[in-house]
Amino acid sequence: MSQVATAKRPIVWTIAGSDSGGGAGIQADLLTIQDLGGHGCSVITALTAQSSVAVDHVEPVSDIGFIAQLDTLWADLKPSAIKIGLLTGPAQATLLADWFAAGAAQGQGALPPIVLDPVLVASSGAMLNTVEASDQFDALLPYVDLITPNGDELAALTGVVIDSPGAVVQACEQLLARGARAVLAKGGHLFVQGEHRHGDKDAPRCVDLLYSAERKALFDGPRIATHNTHGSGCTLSSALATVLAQDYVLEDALCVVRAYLHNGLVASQQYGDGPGPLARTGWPTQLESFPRIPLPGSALRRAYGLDAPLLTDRDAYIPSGGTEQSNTAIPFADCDVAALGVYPVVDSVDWVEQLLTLGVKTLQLRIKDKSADEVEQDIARAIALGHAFEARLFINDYWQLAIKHGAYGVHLGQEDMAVADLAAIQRAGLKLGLSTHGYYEILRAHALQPSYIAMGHIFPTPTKAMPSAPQGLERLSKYVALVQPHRPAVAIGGIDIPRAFEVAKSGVGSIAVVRAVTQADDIGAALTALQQAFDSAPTLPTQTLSPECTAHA
Ligand SMILES: Cc1ncc(COP(=O)(O)OP(=O)(O)O)c(N)n1
Ligand SMILES: Cc1nc(C(=O)O)sc1CCOP(=O)(O)O
Ligand SMILES: [Mg+2]
Repeated sequence: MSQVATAKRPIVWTIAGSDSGGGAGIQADLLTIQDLGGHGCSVITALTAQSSVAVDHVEPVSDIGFIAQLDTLWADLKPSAIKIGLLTGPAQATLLADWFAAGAAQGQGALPPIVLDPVLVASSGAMLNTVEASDQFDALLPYVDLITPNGDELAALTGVVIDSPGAVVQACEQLLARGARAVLAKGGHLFVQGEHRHGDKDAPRCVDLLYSAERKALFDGPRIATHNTHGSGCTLSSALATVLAQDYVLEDALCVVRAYLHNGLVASQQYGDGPGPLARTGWPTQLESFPRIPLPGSALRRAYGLDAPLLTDRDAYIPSGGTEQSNTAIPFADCDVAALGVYPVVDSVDWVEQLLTLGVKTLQLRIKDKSADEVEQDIARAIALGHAFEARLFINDYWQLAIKHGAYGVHLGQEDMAVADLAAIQRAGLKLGLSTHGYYEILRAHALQPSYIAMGHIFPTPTKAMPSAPQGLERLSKYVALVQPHRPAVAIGGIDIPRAFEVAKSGVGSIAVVRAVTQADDIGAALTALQQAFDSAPTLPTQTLSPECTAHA
């Protein structure tokens, strides 16, 4: 029998307590790790006699047994990420911190990403960790990449009364000052009657705050009306470790994890008399499950003091509320086709003219680092040519000139999004394409309802210095499935003729290319070969577009 080789799962450790009820702790972690593509290993800190209604006994493992598990695993099954859950008190936390320190001192190599869920209370309400020392995890903080307290844990760890977004930020600041690298302040239990009932008819929201010196992000979604929350903190932290083990950046991993929790809560079932566990629903694929990312300047970010008030025209445009994936932004004009096809990106009006003459129907003028005065004539001429050939010509960066000269569309990057007058582009009826480089940016772009979303860079490219890592084909397929039911998607970065077929197999409706066209010996033949890659690739169901796109196809 022939066997198809599958990619090896990354090893993920969970250092946590056993929950005999199966909904939380080690049991929930191993199910989650497996469900999201990891291979789980366990270091048990305590056994608990626990059901959905009670914790009747907590028995820490011996120090020797604890360290033996760590040593044995390290010798053979080195982790790509670690989740730390229930520790029975400061002694165990210090033991673990000392083990990390000894490994570092012996030059055993860099630790992988480590997520600490500071477990204090079970969802039944029973105390799991009865030690009241607010600094009991502090010895671990230098080794931990992210600590994930819920509101009660944040209060217990900091002494701050968590009664407002400002208090959440104050508590996070305190943890950073004590050595935490980053905090995810989970909003699952917070402000049920308060600030987070915004927009959509008072539906309660769940807003998580990611807070570190470099990172300040909010993840906003509906609060799922269920009592089946047993093990939600364990599930979140082990899911996060598993996604981080697959090399996703933290913001992207948190988007996936929030969607995973959303789906797990929605599909959860009750088994005993108390709260049931989350369902295991696999890698999330539907945009509706994912969190909404409040944009810079939005009311929610301002409530957390993350952005100063914006008092510009643009401010009125920023979506601030709404249901999980809708918002108050006015959609940008639809592209007149559902799939933009082969999409060359070039840097001169001569190139634009040559490609139009060869029959190209979607293209971009991307001139870098020149003043508006220097480029205006060329941009005006390119736009006029685009109209004459009835083509979709997008202007990169120079959105004021694109409006002034009536371009088909504008393409903007993530940084441009924060400063461009999006309302003016929308009012002028120009299409808007946005660059993204992972889940977080995709969700942020989606909130603006652009005409298309570009996803890059798929492969390494020398054309542009990229701060992010290449996404690869597997992620591209995931992003296409997420985006393309809602609006056209474009893949960009390192795509050449040999790779175009594999890229097209992801179902993406368009590939944007620079070198594949500009460095081709025979430009017409290159365009034909790229088009043929599309025509011959099997079409995946993800190419189905929503009615608002297909109406114009
Ligand atoms: C189709 C397409 N996708 C991505 C980009 C990159 O745009 P941006 O992030 O604004 O970077 P620069 O191109 O300005 O360097 C693009 N131009 N086109
Ligand atoms: C302009 C650009 N933007 C990218 C992104 O990922 O946002 S990648 C890229 C360069 C693409 O050039 P080539 O086809 O020569 O690799
Ligand atoms: Mg740009």
